[in-house]
Amino acid sequence: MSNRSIITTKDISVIGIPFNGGQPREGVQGGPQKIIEHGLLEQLDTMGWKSTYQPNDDVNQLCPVSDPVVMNLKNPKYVSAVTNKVAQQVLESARSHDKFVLTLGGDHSIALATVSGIFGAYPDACLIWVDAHADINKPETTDSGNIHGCPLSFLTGISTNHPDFQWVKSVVKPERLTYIGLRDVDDGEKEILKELGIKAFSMHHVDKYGIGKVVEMALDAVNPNRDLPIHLSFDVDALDPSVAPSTGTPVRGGLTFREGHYICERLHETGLLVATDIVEVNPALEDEESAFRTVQVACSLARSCLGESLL
Ligand SMILES: NC(=[NH2+])NCCC[C@H](N)C(=O)O
Ligand SMILES: [Mn+2]
Ligand SMILES: [Mn+2]
Repeated sequence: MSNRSIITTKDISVIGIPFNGGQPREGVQGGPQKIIEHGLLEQLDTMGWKSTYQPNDDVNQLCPVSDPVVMNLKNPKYVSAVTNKVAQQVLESARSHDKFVLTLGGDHSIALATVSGIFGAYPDACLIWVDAHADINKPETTDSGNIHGCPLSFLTGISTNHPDFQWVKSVVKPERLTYIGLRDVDDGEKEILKELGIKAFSMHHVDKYGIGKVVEMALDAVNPNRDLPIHLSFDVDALDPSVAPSTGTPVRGGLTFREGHYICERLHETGLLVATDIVEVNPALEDEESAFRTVQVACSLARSCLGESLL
């Protein structure tokens, strides 16, 4: 058990990924800008973090003129081009192990970029996926064709035959992946989780054991000696829609405000957290007050990951 942090500086690379090609709803590409306008960088500065911000405002220029469905997946060329490019950027930021990497989505297909980059820099890392959804559909199992429901099938190497995603390496071993917050998992995904033996903690487990125990069980599953780097991928739809209403695929019965923050606080406390994604904030959905609340909670989750505590 280590008691010092992997990241020993207070340097942070914040990477915006204003991207909506992994799902059909407009607006999620506006998430990063709204989070920045809300003052996230100033908040981090107040906490002593020195940040650099890469907004990636030009990713929509990678949208091809024609992007037909391939093997059930929508916009495969666009998603592939953007995530491949940003993966290099994330790897560059993470490579020296002396900076925290915070990525702001964008829809959850951007995990193809963030996980590829972070695991390129930290091959022994584990991945904690906080989400209402499992996002592990294969091209063969997806009903929607939306790639934000599929990134983990590529990243775990169970989908290898899609022509547009040959660049994605299977960097995440099933025993290094765990979930918290699941409550809307497709039948095909349930099969995949069983087959791969992935330890998943649904809202049923949160109700049964409480969030404190669930986070320890999740860490025991993927990081038993508490010595491996942690990448947290936090989809705000893991939170209850009353807490984070402005998101594209809300599902009732989610994490409370405190449960969401507790996960971030506890992972910070391990000293092992090296990267966090905050995704699926869509400020164009619901009313203005809902959008404000969702952006605000995205900022406070990020701060909790970076050491903000209640006392
Ligand atoms: N990142 C998300 N919000 N994903 C939602 C995925 C929903 C559904 N399982 C699908 O594959 O379409
Ligand atoms: Mn997701
Ligand atoms: Mn989700």
